Amino acid sequence: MSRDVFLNDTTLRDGEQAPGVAFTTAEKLELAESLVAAGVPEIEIGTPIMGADEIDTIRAAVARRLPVRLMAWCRMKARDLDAAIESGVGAVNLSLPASDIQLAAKLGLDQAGALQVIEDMVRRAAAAGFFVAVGCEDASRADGDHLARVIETAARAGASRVRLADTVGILDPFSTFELVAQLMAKSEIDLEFHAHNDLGLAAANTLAAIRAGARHASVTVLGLGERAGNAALEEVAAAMAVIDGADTGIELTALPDLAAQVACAARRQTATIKPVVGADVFTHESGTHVAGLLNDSRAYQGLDPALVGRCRRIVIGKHSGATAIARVLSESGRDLDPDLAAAMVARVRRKAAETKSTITAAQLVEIYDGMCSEARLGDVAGPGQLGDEHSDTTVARPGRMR
Ligand SMILES: CC(=O)SCCNC(=O)CCNC(=O)[C@H](O)C(C)(C)COP(=O)(O)OP(=O)(O)OC[C@H]1O[C@@H](n2cnc3c(N)ncnc32)[C@H](O)[C@@H]1OP(=O)(O)O
Ligand SMILES: O=C(O)CCC(=O)C(=O)O
Repeated sequence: MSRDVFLNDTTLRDGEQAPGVAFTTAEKLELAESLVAAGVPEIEIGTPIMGADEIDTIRAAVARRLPVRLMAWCRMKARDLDAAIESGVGAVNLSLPASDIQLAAKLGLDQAGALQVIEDMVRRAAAAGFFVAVGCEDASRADGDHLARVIETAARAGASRVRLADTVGILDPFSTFELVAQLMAKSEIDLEFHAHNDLGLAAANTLAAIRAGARHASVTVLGLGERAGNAALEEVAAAMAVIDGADTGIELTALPDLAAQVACAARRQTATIKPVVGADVFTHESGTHVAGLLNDSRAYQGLDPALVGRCRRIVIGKHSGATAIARVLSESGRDLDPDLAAAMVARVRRKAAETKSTITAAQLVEIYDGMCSEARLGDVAGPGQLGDEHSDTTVARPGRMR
Protein backbone atom coordinates (compact mmCIF):
# COMPACT_ATOMS: atom_id res chain seq x y z
CA MET A 1 0.00 0.00 0.00
CA SER A 2 1.38 3.37 -0.93
CA ARG A 3 0.12 5.05 2.20
CA ASP A 4 2.45 7.50 3.92
CA VAL A 5 1.28 6.88 7.46
CA PHE A 6 -1.06 4.41 9.12
CA LEU A 7 -3.32 5.67 11.86
CA ASN A 8 -4.25 3.39 14.72
CA ASP A 9 -7.47 4.71 16.15
CA THR A 10 -7.70 3.97 19.86
CA THR A 11 -10.96 5.81 20.63
CA LEU A 12 -12.45 2.51 21.72
CA ARG A 13 -9.53 1.72 24.05
CA ASP A 14 -7.62 4.81 25.25
CA GLY A 15 -10.59 7.02 24.38
CA GLU A 16 -12.81 4.95 26.61
CA GLN A 17 -10.27 5.34 29.44
CA ALA A 18 -11.28 9.02 29.67
CA PRO A 19 -12.96 9.63 33.03
CA GLY A 20 -16.51 8.39 33.07
CA VAL A 21 -16.62 7.27 29.47
CA ALA A 22 -18.20 3.86 28.93
CA PHE A 23 -19.37 2.76 25.51
CA THR A 24 -22.05 0.11 25.19
CA THR A 25 -21.40 -2.84 22.92
CA ALA A 26 -23.80 -1.40 20.37
CA GLU A 27 -22.02 1.96 20.47
CA LYS A 28 -18.64 0.31 20.09
CA LEU A 29 -19.79 -1.65 17.07
CA GLU A 30 -21.39 1.40 15.45
CA LEU A 31 -18.29 3.47 16.14
CA ALA A 32 -16.07 0.76 14.71
CA GLU A 33 -18.19 0.75 11.53
CA SER A 34 -17.94 4.53 11.31
CA LEU A 35 -14.18 4.47 11.86
CA VAL A 36 -13.88 1.99 9.01
CA ALA A 37 -16.11 4.14 6.80
CA ALA A 38 -13.86 7.10 7.58
CA GLY A 39 -10.86 5.15 6.29
CA VAL A 40 -9.15 4.21 9.56
CA PRO A 41 -6.96 1.18 8.77
CA GLU A 42 -6.46 -0.12 12.33
CA ILE A 43 -8.64 0.04 15.43
CA GLU A 44 -7.58 -0.64 19.00
CA ILE A 45 -10.81 -2.26 19.95
CA GLY A 46 -10.47 -2.90 23.68
CA THR A 47 -8.78 -4.65 26.58
CA PRO A 48 -9.80 -8.32 26.78
CA ILE A 49 -8.50 -8.87 30.33
CA MET A 50 -11.22 -6.46 31.55
CA GLY A 51 -13.58 -9.40 31.54
CA ALA A 52 -16.34 -11.33 29.84
CA ASP A 53 -18.33 -8.30 28.67
CA GLU A 54 -15.29 -6.75 27.00
CA ILE A 55 -14.38 -10.08 25.42
CA ASP A 56 -17.94 -10.45 24.10
CA THR A 57 -17.81 -6.96 22.62
CA ILE A 58 -14.51 -7.67 20.92
CA ARG A 59 -15.87 -10.98 19.65
CA ALA A 60 -18.86 -9.15 18.18
CA ALA A 61 -16.55 -6.66 16.46
CA VAL A 62 -14.41 -9.50 15.09
CA ALA A 63 -17.57 -11.22 13.82
CA ARG A 64 -18.35 -8.19 11.69
CA ARG A 65 -15.31 -8.98 9.57
CA LEU A 66 -14.45 -5.33 9.17
CA PRO A 67 -11.81 -4.67 6.50
CA VAL A 68 -9.33 -3.32 9.05
CA ARG A 69 -6.93 -4.70 11.63
CA LEU A 70 -8.55 -5.00 15.05
CA MET A 71 -6.01 -4.86 17.83
CA ALA A 72 -6.43 -5.63 21.53
CA TRP A 73 -4.48 -3.94 24.30
CA CYS A 74 -2.80 -6.37 26.70
CA ARG A 75 -0.42 -6.13 29.59
CA MET A 76 2.58 -8.41 29.27
CA LYS A 77 0.86 -11.14 31.23
CA ALA A 78 -0.06 -14.63 30.08
CA ARG A 79 -3.61 -14.21 31.32
CA ASP A 80 -4.04 -11.05 29.24
CA LEU A 81 -2.92 -12.98 26.18
CA ASP A 82 -5.31 -15.81 27.01
CA ALA A 83 -8.15 -13.29 27.18
CA ALA A 84 -7.10 -11.91 23.79
CA ILE A 85 -7.17 -15.43 22.36
CA GLU A 86 -10.67 -15.90 23.77
CA SER A 87 -11.79 -12.64 22.12
CA GLY A 88 -10.82 -13.90 18.68
CA VAL A 89 -8.88 -10.77 17.81
CA GLY A 90 -5.94 -11.18 15.44
CA ALA A 91 -3.56 -8.49 16.68
CA VAL A 92 -2.30 -7.53 20.10
CA ASN A 93 -0.44 -4.59 21.50
CA LEU A 94 1.56 -6.06 24.37
CA SER A 95 2.39 -3.25 26.72
CA LEU A 96 5.15 -2.92 29.26
CA PRO A 97 6.49 0.21 30.94
CA ALA A 98 9.77 1.42 29.46
CA SER A 99 10.82 4.02 32.03
CA ASP A 100 12.66 3.09 35.20
CA ILE A 101 10.04 5.05 37.16
CA GLN A 102 7.16 2.94 35.90
CA LEU A 103 9.07 -0.34 35.84
CA ALA A 104 9.78 0.11 39.53
CA ALA A 105 6.42 1.58 40.55
CA LYS A 106 4.24 -0.85 38.65
CA LEU A 107 6.20 -4.05 38.27
CA GLY A 108 9.24 -3.98 40.55
CA LEU A 109 11.37 -4.80 37.51
CA ASP A 110 14.73 -3.52 36.31
CA GLN A 111 15.63 -3.07 32.65
CA ALA A 112 17.08 -6.56 32.25
CA GLY A 113 13.98 -8.08 33.81
CA ALA A 114 11.80 -6.07 31.43
CA LEU A 115 13.71 -7.32 28.40
CA GLN A 116 13.22 -10.89 29.57
CA VAL A 117 9.44 -10.37 29.95
CA ILE A 118 9.27 -8.82 26.48
CA GLU A 119 11.21 -11.69 24.94
CA ASP A 120 8.99 -14.31 26.58
CA MET A 121 5.64 -12.63 25.97
CA VAL A 122 6.29 -11.63 22.37
CA ARG A 123 7.42 -15.17 21.54
CA ARG A 124 4.31 -16.56 23.19
CA ALA A 125 2.00 -14.16 21.31
CA ALA A 126 3.73 -14.71 17.97
CA ALA A 127 3.52 -18.48 18.48
CA ALA A 128 -0.21 -18.08 19.11
CA GLY A 129 -0.46 -16.51 15.65
CA PHE A 130 -1.01 -12.90 16.65
CA PHE A 131 0.22 -9.86 14.79
CA VAL A 132 2.32 -8.44 17.60
CA ALA A 133 3.07 -4.84 18.45
CA VAL A 134 4.95 -3.97 21.62
CA GLY A 135 3.74 -0.96 23.56
CA CYS A 136 6.40 0.98 25.44
CA GLU A 137 4.47 2.80 28.08
CA ASP A 138 6.22 5.98 29.29
CA ALA A 139 8.83 5.75 26.52
CA SER A 140 9.31 9.52 26.69
CA ARG A 141 10.89 9.21 30.16
CA ALA A 142 12.80 6.03 29.39
CA ASP A 143 16.53 5.54 29.03
CA GLY A 144 17.30 5.75 25.28
CA ASP A 145 19.66 2.78 25.31
CA HIS A 146 17.03 0.67 27.03
CA LEU A 147 14.46 1.68 24.42
CA ALA A 148 16.83 0.62 21.65
CA ARG A 149 17.29 -2.75 23.38
CA VAL A 150 13.52 -3.10 23.77
CA ILE A 151 13.03 -2.57 20.04
CA GLU A 152 15.81 -5.01 19.19
CA THR A 153 14.46 -7.63 21.61
CA ALA A 154 10.87 -7.19 20.40
CA ALA A 155 11.92 -7.54 16.76
CA ARG A 156 14.02 -10.63 17.46
CA ALA A 157 11.17 -12.27 19.35
CA GLY A 158 8.71 -11.73 16.49
CA ALA A 159 7.07 -8.32 16.98
CA SER A 160 6.23 -6.34 13.87
CA ARG A 161 6.09 -2.94 15.47
CA VAL A 162 7.00 -1.00 18.60
CA ARG A 163 4.79 1.77 19.95
CA LEU A 164 6.51 4.64 21.71
CA ALA A 165 4.09 6.21 24.16
CA ASP A 166 4.45 9.70 25.57
CA THR A 167 2.23 8.47 28.35
CA VAL A 168 2.38 11.57 30.53
CA GLY A 169 2.50 14.05 27.65
CA ILE A 170 5.81 15.73 28.36
CA LEU A 171 7.38 15.81 24.91
CA ASP A 172 7.42 18.73 22.50
CA PRO A 173 7.79 18.45 18.72
CA PHE A 174 11.57 18.93 18.89
CA SER A 175 12.19 16.28 21.54
CA THR A 176 9.71 13.96 19.80
CA PHE A 177 11.56 14.31 16.51
CA GLU A 178 14.90 13.63 18.21
CA LEU A 179 13.62 10.57 20.10
CA VAL A 180 11.95 8.97 17.10
CA ALA A 181 14.77 9.79 14.66
CA GLN A 182 17.38 8.25 16.98
CA LEU A 183 15.38 5.08 17.43
CA MET A 184 14.42 4.84 13.77
CA ALA A 185 18.11 4.85 12.86
CA LYS A 186 18.54 1.63 14.86
CA SER A 187 15.16 -0.02 14.32
CA GLU A 188 14.53 -2.81 11.86
CA ILE A 189 10.78 -2.72 12.47
CA ASP A 190 8.10 -0.05 12.22
CA LEU A 191 7.62 2.44 15.01
CA GLU A 192 4.33 3.90 16.17
CA PHE A 193 4.00 7.10 18.18
CA HIS A 194 1.28 7.45 20.82
CA ALA A 195 0.85 11.00 22.10
CA HIS A 196 -0.94 12.48 25.08
CA ASN A 197 -2.17 16.04 25.15
CA ASP A 198 -1.26 17.19 28.67
CA LEU A 199 0.57 20.23 27.27
CA GLY A 200 -1.64 20.65 24.22
CA LEU A 201 1.06 19.25 21.93
CA ALA A 202 -0.28 15.82 21.05
CA ALA A 203 -1.09 16.50 17.39
CA ALA A 204 2.09 18.52 16.87
CA ASN A 205 4.18 15.79 18.47
CA THR A 206 2.49 13.18 16.31
CA LEU A 207 3.39 15.12 13.17
CA ALA A 208 6.96 15.45 14.41
CA ALA A 209 7.16 11.70 15.02
CA ILE A 210 5.91 11.02 11.51
CA ARG A 211 8.44 13.46 10.04
CA ALA A 212 11.12 11.60 11.99
CA GLY A 213 10.11 8.34 10.34
CA ALA A 214 7.36 6.77 12.43
CA ARG A 215 4.98 5.08 9.97
CA HIS A 216 2.22 4.52 12.49
CA ALA A 217 0.49 6.89 14.89
CA SER A 218 -2.16 6.42 17.56
CA VAL A 219 -5.08 8.82 17.48
CA THR A 220 -8.55 9.14 18.95
CA VAL A 221 -11.62 10.96 17.68
CA LEU A 222 -11.83 14.36 19.38
CA GLY A 223 -8.60 13.46 21.19
CA LEU A 224 -10.71 11.59 23.74
CA GLY A 225 -8.45 9.72 26.16
CA GLU A 226 -6.79 9.63 29.55
CA ARG A 227 -6.59 13.05 31.29
CA ALA A 228 -6.13 15.72 28.56
CA GLY A 229 -6.54 13.02 25.97
CA ASN A 230 -4.61 11.87 22.93
CA ALA A 231 -3.78 13.23 19.50
CA ALA A 232 -7.08 13.93 17.75
CA LEU A 233 -7.74 11.88 14.62
CA GLU A 234 -9.32 14.87 12.91
CA GLU A 235 -6.40 17.19 13.72
CA VAL A 236 -3.71 14.75 12.67
CA ALA A 237 -5.49 13.68 9.48
CA ALA A 238 -6.25 17.26 8.41
CA ALA A 239 -2.77 18.51 9.30
CA MET A 240 -1.14 15.64 7.45
CA ALA A 241 -3.20 16.47 4.36
CA VAL A 242 -2.78 20.25 4.49
CA ILE A 243 0.80 20.59 5.72
CA ASP A 244 2.51 17.47 4.43
CA GLY A 245 0.20 16.55 1.54
CA ALA A 246 0.39 13.05 2.98
CA ASP A 247 -2.01 10.19 2.41
CA THR A 248 -3.46 8.78 5.60
CA GLY A 249 -6.38 7.14 3.80
CA ILE A 250 -8.78 9.13 5.99
CA GLU A 251 -11.92 10.48 4.33
CA LEU A 252 -11.76 13.96 5.82
CA THR A 253 -15.36 14.83 5.04
CA ALA A 254 -16.49 11.97 7.28
CA LEU A 255 -14.83 13.48 10.35
CA PRO A 256 -17.52 15.94 11.56
CA ASP A 257 -20.20 13.24 11.75
CA LEU A 258 -17.76 10.79 13.29
CA ALA A 259 -16.84 13.35 15.95
CA ALA A 260 -20.51 14.01 16.70
CA GLN A 261 -21.13 10.28 17.05
CA VAL A 262 -18.22 9.86 19.47
CA ALA A 263 -19.23 12.94 21.48
CA CYS A 264 -22.74 11.56 21.82
CA ALA A 265 -21.62 8.07 22.87
CA ALA A 266 -19.07 9.54 25.29
CA ARG A 267 -21.61 12.03 26.68
CA ARG A 268 -19.13 14.84 26.04
CA GLN A 269 -19.69 18.34 24.72
CA THR A 270 -17.43 19.31 21.83
CA ALA A 271 -15.77 22.67 22.40
CA THR A 272 -16.88 25.19 19.79
CA ILE A 273 -13.22 26.01 19.13
CA LYS A 274 -12.17 22.38 18.66
CA PRO A 275 -10.09 22.33 15.45
CA VAL A 276 -11.72 20.82 12.36
CA VAL A 277 -14.99 19.76 14.01
CA GLY A 278 -15.91 22.54 16.49
CA ALA A 279 -19.03 24.58 15.71
CA ASP A 280 -17.17 27.89 15.34
CA VAL A 281 -13.95 26.97 13.62
CA PHE A 282 -15.09 28.13 10.19
CA THR A 283 -17.09 31.11 11.48
CA HIS A 284 -15.94 34.70 11.02
CA GLU A 285 -17.09 37.79 12.88
CA SER A 286 -14.33 40.40 12.78
CA GLY A 287 -15.02 43.19 10.31
CA THR A 288 -11.65 43.34 8.61
CA HIS A 289 -11.53 39.57 8.23
CA VAL A 290 -14.95 39.38 6.64
CA ALA A 291 -14.17 42.32 4.33
CA GLY A 292 -11.05 40.49 3.16
CA LEU A 293 -12.45 37.02 2.79
CA LEU A 294 -15.51 38.16 0.90
CA ASN A 295 -13.07 39.20 -1.82
CA ASP A 296 -10.88 36.12 -1.50
CA SER A 297 -11.67 33.37 0.99
CA ARG A 298 -7.98 32.49 1.24
CA ALA A 299 -7.41 35.75 3.11
CA TYR A 300 -8.45 34.16 6.40
CA GLN A 301 -8.50 30.47 5.69
CA GLY A 302 -5.74 27.99 6.41
CA LEU A 303 -7.96 24.95 6.19
CA ASP A 304 -10.60 24.93 3.46
CA PRO A 305 -13.86 23.98 5.21
CA ALA A 306 -14.97 22.03 2.13
CA LEU A 307 -11.98 19.72 2.62
CA VAL A 308 -13.54 18.47 5.85
CA GLY A 309 -17.16 18.68 4.75
CA ARG A 310 -17.88 21.98 6.45
CA CYS A 311 -19.05 25.42 5.29
CA ARG A 312 -17.78 28.88 6.03
CA ARG A 313 -20.15 31.04 8.08
CA ILE A 314 -20.23 34.78 8.64
CA VAL A 315 -21.88 36.08 11.77
CA ILE A 316 -22.67 39.55 12.94
CA GLY A 317 -21.38 40.52 16.37
CA LYS A 318 -19.47 43.04 18.43
CA HIS A 319 -16.56 43.09 15.98
CA SER A 320 -18.53 43.35 12.74
CA GLY A 321 -17.90 46.11 10.22
CA ALA A 322 -20.00 47.64 7.50
CA THR A 323 -19.02 45.15 4.81
CA ALA A 324 -20.32 42.20 6.79
CA ILE A 325 -23.47 44.03 7.76
CA ALA A 326 -24.08 45.06 4.14
CA ARG A 327 -23.55 41.50 3.07
CA VAL A 328 -26.05 40.02 5.51
CA LEU A 329 -28.61 42.73 4.76
CA SER A 330 -28.22 42.11 1.03
CA GLU A 331 -29.32 38.52 1.60
CA SER A 332 -32.63 39.98 2.83
CA GLY A 333 -32.90 42.24 -0.21
CA ARG A 334 -31.65 45.40 1.50
CA ASP A 335 -28.83 47.69 0.42
CA LEU A 336 -27.07 49.26 3.37
CA ASP A 337 -27.41 53.03 2.93
CA PRO A 338 -23.86 54.46 3.06
CA ASP A 339 -25.15 57.35 5.16
CA LEU A 340 -26.40 54.92 7.81
CA ALA A 341 -23.46 52.53 7.77
CA ALA A 342 -21.38 53.92 10.61
CA ALA A 343 -24.37 54.30 12.90
CA MET A 344 -25.55 50.81 12.00
CA VAL A 345 -22.13 49.38 12.91
CA ALA A 346 -22.25 51.19 16.23
CA ARG A 347 -25.76 50.00 17.04
CA VAL A 348 -24.94 46.44 16.17
CA ARG A 349 -21.84 46.64 18.32
CA ARG A 350 -23.75 47.95 21.28
CA LYS A 351 -26.47 45.31 20.99
CA ALA A 352 -23.95 42.48 20.68
CA ALA A 353 -22.07 43.79 23.70
CA GLU A 354 -25.25 44.09 25.74
CA THR A 355 -26.49 40.62 24.82
CA LYS A 356 -23.01 39.02 24.78
CA SER A 357 -23.98 37.18 21.64
CA THR A 358 -24.12 37.32 17.90
CA ILE A 359 -26.97 39.00 16.09
CA THR A 360 -29.18 36.99 13.81
CA ALA A 361 -30.00 38.08 10.27
CA ALA A 362 -33.59 38.72 11.37
CA GLN A 363 -32.43 40.92 14.24
CA LEU A 364 -30.09 42.78 11.92
CA VAL A 365 -32.89 43.47 9.48
CA GLU A 366 -35.08 44.67 12.34
CA ILE A 367 -32.39 47.06 13.55
CA TYR A 368 -31.78 48.35 10.05
CA ASP A 369 -35.43 48.77 9.16
CA GLY A 370 -35.94 50.65 12.42
CA MET A 371 -33.02 52.88 11.63
CA CYS A 372 -34.33 53.57 8.14
CA SER A 373 -37.72 54.55 9.61
CA GLU A 374 -36.03 56.87 12.07
CA ALA A 375 -34.02 58.39 9.23
CA ARG A 376 -37.17 58.93 7.18
CA LEU A 377 -38.81 60.62 10.13
CA GLY A 378 -35.87 62.97 10.25
CA ASP A 379 -34.48 61.61 13.51
CA VAL A 380 -31.21 60.77 11.92
CA ALA A 381 -28.87 63.63 11.19
CA GLY A 382 -26.18 61.53 9.56
CA PRO A 383 -23.39 59.09 10.19
CA GLY A 384 -21.87 59.21 13.64
CA GLN A 385 -24.85 60.89 15.26
CA LEU A 386 -27.35 58.08 15.38
CA GLY A 387 -27.09 56.51 18.78
CA ASP A 388 -24.24 58.98 19.53
CA GLU A 389 -21.57 56.39 18.80
CA HIS A 390 -18.45 57.30 16.93
CA SER A 391 -17.11 55.14 14.18
CA ASP A 392 -14.72 55.67 11.32
CA THR A 393 -16.06 52.65 9.48
CA THR A 394 -16.63 53.16 5.80
CA VAL A 395 -19.02 51.15 3.75
CA ALA A 396 -17.53 48.73 1.35
CA ARG A 397 -19.70 47.17 -1.27
CA PRO A 398 -20.27 43.49 -0.60
CA GLY A 399 -17.68 41.49 -2.46
CA ARG A 400 -18.20 38.25 -4.19
CA MET A 401 -17.70 35.08 -2.18
CA ARG A 402 -15.20 32.84 -3.91
C1 LIG B 1 -1.21 4.31 29.84
C2 LIG B 1 -2.31 3.35 29.54
O1 LIG B 1 -3.32 3.77 29.12
S1 LIG B 1 -2.06 1.74 29.81
C3 LIG B 1 -3.66 1.01 29.67
C4 LIG B 1 -4.33 0.96 30.97
N1 LIG B 1 -5.54 0.23 30.83
C5 LIG B 1 -6.22 -0.27 31.81
O2 LIG B 1 -5.86 -0.14 32.98
C6 LIG B 1 -7.44 -1.00 31.39
C7 LIG B 1 -8.43 -1.13 32.47
N2 LIG B 1 -7.84 -1.85 33.59
C8 LIG B 1 -8.46 -2.85 34.21
O3 LIG B 1 -9.56 -3.24 33.88
C9 LIG B 1 -7.71 -3.49 35.31
O4 LIG B 1 -6.74 -2.62 35.84
C10 LIG B 1 -7.02 -4.79 34.83
C11 LIG B 1 -8.10 -5.79 34.46
C12 LIG B 1 -6.10 -4.55 33.65
C13 LIG B 1 -6.18 -5.34 35.96
O5 LIG B 1 -6.99 -5.39 37.09
P1 LIG B 1 -6.41 -5.94 38.48
O6 LIG B 1 -6.01 -7.35 38.33
O7 LIG B 1 -7.44 -5.62 39.49
O8 LIG B 1 -5.04 -5.13 38.75
P2 LIG B 1 -4.80 -3.61 38.99
O9 LIG B 1 -5.79 -2.78 38.31
O10 LIG B 1 -4.61 -3.35 40.44
O11 LIG B 1 -3.40 -3.42 38.23
C14 LIG B 1 -2.17 -3.77 38.80
C15 LIG B 1 -1.62 -5.03 38.21
O12 LIG B 1 -1.30 -4.85 36.82
C16 LIG B 1 0.08 -5.16 36.61
N3 LIG B 1 0.53 -4.44 35.46
C17 LIG B 1 0.32 -3.15 35.16
N4 LIG B 1 0.83 -2.89 33.94
C18 LIG B 1 1.38 -4.03 33.49
C19 LIG B 1 2.02 -4.39 32.31
N5 LIG B 1 2.18 -3.51 31.34
N6 LIG B 1 2.45 -5.66 32.15
C20 LIG B 1 2.27 -6.58 33.12
N7 LIG B 1 1.64 -6.29 34.28
C21 LIG B 1 1.20 -5.03 34.45
C22 LIG B 1 0.70 -4.78 37.93
O13 LIG B 1 1.97 -5.33 38.09
C23 LIG B 1 -0.30 -5.40 38.88
O14 LIG B 1 -0.16 -6.79 38.84
P3 LIG B 1 -0.56 -7.74 40.11
O15 LIG B 1 -2.02 -7.54 40.33
O16 LIG B 1 -0.21 -9.10 39.65
O17 LIG B 1 0.27 -7.21 41.23
O1 LIG C 1 1.81 0.77 25.88
C1 LIG C 1 0.97 1.17 25.13
O2 LIG C 1 0.45 0.48 24.29
C2 LIG C 1 0.52 2.58 25.27
C3 LIG C 1 -0.41 2.68 26.38
C4 LIG C 1 -0.91 4.05 26.52
O3 LIG C 1 -2.04 4.33 26.21
C5 LIG C 1 -0.01 5.09 27.01
O4 LIG C 1 1.08 4.78 27.46
O5 LIG C 1 -0.42 6.27 26.98
